[in-house]
Amino acid sequence: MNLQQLPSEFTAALPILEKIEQAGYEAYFVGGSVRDTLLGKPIHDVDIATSAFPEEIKAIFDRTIDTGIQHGTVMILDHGQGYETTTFRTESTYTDFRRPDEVTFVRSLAEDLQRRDFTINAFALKADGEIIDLFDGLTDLKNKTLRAVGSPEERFHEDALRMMRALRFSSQLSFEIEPATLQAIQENVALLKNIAIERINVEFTKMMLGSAVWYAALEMIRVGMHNYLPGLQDTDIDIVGLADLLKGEQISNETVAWMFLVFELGLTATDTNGFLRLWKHSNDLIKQVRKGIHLLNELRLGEVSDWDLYEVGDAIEPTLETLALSELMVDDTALRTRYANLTIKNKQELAINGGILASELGLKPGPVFGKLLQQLEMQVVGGQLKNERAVLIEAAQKLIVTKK
Ligand SMILES: Nc1ccn([C@@H]2O[C@H](COP(=O)(O)OP(=O)(O)OP(=O)(O)O)[C@@H](O)[C@H]2O)c(=O)n1
Ligand SMILES: [Mg+2]
Repeated sequence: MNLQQLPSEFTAALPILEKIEQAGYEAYFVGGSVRDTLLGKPIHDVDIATSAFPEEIKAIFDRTIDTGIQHGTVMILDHGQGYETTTFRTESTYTDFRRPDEVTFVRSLAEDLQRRDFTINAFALKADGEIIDLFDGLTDLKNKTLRAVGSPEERFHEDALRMMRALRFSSQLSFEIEPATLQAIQENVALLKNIAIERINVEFTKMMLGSAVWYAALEMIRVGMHNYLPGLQDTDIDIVGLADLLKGEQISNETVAWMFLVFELGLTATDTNGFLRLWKHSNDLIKQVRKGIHLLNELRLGEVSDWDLYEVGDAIEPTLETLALSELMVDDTALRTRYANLTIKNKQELAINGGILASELGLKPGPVFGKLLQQLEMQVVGGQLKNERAVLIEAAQKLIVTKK
């Protein structure tokens, strides 16, 4: 098969391929960008595979960076763009199921392609537009099938993360995982224990954000993969419920994905923290999800106050999106309006602060200050007090009197 027209990302990189070829080596575009082009999807990073060894690449180009030279990867700098170029390689022995003990550089494209994960990821695209398809990936693309290259068992032993990638691609592309590949996942899923949580997190999040997440989530349960993921042991029922809610839906961002998962697992705001820490999420994501879960759990029980809404703060959007996906029959649009109409959105918008309290009331700053300000904040948010300096000073005075 020949591609008539290459996307601009490829045409921009063609001079690189040509230069490598002129030096007497082979060079191809490989990986996700070729797959996505064939699917008519936008592409991100352009990966190049070559028969030239790293030192040979460095001899051809003036400006290169050793980005992963021990794995054969050199970045070629060209007109302000960087192109990762990796020497054809085979990965001989894998004692820990995650990274090869040694990589062997080879001159053969076929050897390189045959150690790649799935047939749709094992295409090579030549500078002249020819698609090299050694494993019938084009048929799999047409049939929307995800199939391991060669023996799935071997591919998963080389890198156990590929089992998670299978679910991720099936979710992103709406591809069905072919039976032998799925069975090998089921049989080898325990190997995921060897994989760093950061890598699992990346794939899991991509799976959650795919358009067929419901399908991938059900396959995850079917093969028992959840039992090897942090905090998801024995959550079959919750995940089947989550899959059901996500039919025909696509989650818009990472925060919503994790908030929705946590909500469907039925965790408290406190347990949320521990769960997301297991997955090594950022403090920022954890904070957002906790705020949202607090409100959503309140909503599960019934009405929420303006103060509850106020406390969600900048997590309001992901929280309302999560609500819309959830089983709760609460009108998220009405809540959005209520939030928009709050008198203030944060402490800084209060018409009074510690400094003003100190000078107006002659109080010394201390713990009582915080309490006093919070009382005023709650009453302003609740609508009992107007957010005006004079009103708040008077109210503060009264609060101090009644406190005595
Ligand atoms: N565990 C892995 C990771 C990657 N690859 C190979 O390396 C390519 C590039 O990897 P990566 O960028 O991680 O995945 P992509 O398929 O490019 O997907 P994405 O669009 O998400 O980058 C893959 O297509 C595949 O050929 C592999 O065989 N096994
Ligand atoms: Mg990629």
